[in-house]
Amino acid sequence: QVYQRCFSNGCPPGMARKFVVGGNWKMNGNKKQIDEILGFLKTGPLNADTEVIVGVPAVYLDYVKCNAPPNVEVAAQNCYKAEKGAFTGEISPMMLKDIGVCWVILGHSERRQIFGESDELIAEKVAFALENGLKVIACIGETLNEREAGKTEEVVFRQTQAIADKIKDWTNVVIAYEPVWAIGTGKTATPEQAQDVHKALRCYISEKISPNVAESVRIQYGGSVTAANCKDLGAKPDIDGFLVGGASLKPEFVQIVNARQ
Ligand SMILES: O=C(CO)COP(=O)(O)O
Repeated sequence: QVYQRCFSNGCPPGMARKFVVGGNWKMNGNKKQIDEILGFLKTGPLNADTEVIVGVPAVYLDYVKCNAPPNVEVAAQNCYKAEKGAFTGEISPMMLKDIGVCWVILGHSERRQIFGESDELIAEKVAFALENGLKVIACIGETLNEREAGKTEEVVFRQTQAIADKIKDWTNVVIAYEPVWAIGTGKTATPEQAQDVHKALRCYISEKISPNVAESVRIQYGGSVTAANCKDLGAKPDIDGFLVGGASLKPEFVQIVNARQ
């Protein structure tokens, strides 16, 4: 609760942070479907004040990088914390840079829950990706049990602190707050619920990392974002964009990109 109050002497100017919308395709798409997605991204029009990033399955990264319009950036959905070597199935930040991919999504709840990635491994991957010149969308978020137990802030602060322990410069980090209970369920957090967590997180960052980072770091909301709910969510001062799953595969993604218009 204390974190809800700590900006009472002046909230950070949220509107100064560039809105950033990511589409996380997860393990979806084939060349035909990707051509359709690239088609609606090209047609847009996409708000020039919004940064747009698509998170693409590894096998299609090069194809999307070569065929996406110039106003759409490309992200991998994961990468490992080593340059090269005996890590079957993994890809490195260097490989991503080699094909011109500048972003990576790390710590998604599906990586945490299905593939058992720990706070520490995720933090190490974030640090290694940043050290090697990638920009990172770092995902955090509580499960339904954790929310119902009143542990939302404890969990997202712990996940953020794990990263803070390993990195110094937050310039190239976007945080994605994705409550696990809202992912793929159609149950969006209300704009107020999301805003409360974003604000609490920004206050935590201000206290534990620095006021400058708190003011400048962009915090996306993710979890059942659609064309229908994006405007209300995007109107909140501490919501600086979205990380979109299912709806990023559909033409309505353009409306979500344009939520602040
Ligand atoms: O996990 C998500 C984005 O990373 C959210 O997925 P949905 O938008 O399908 O709920």
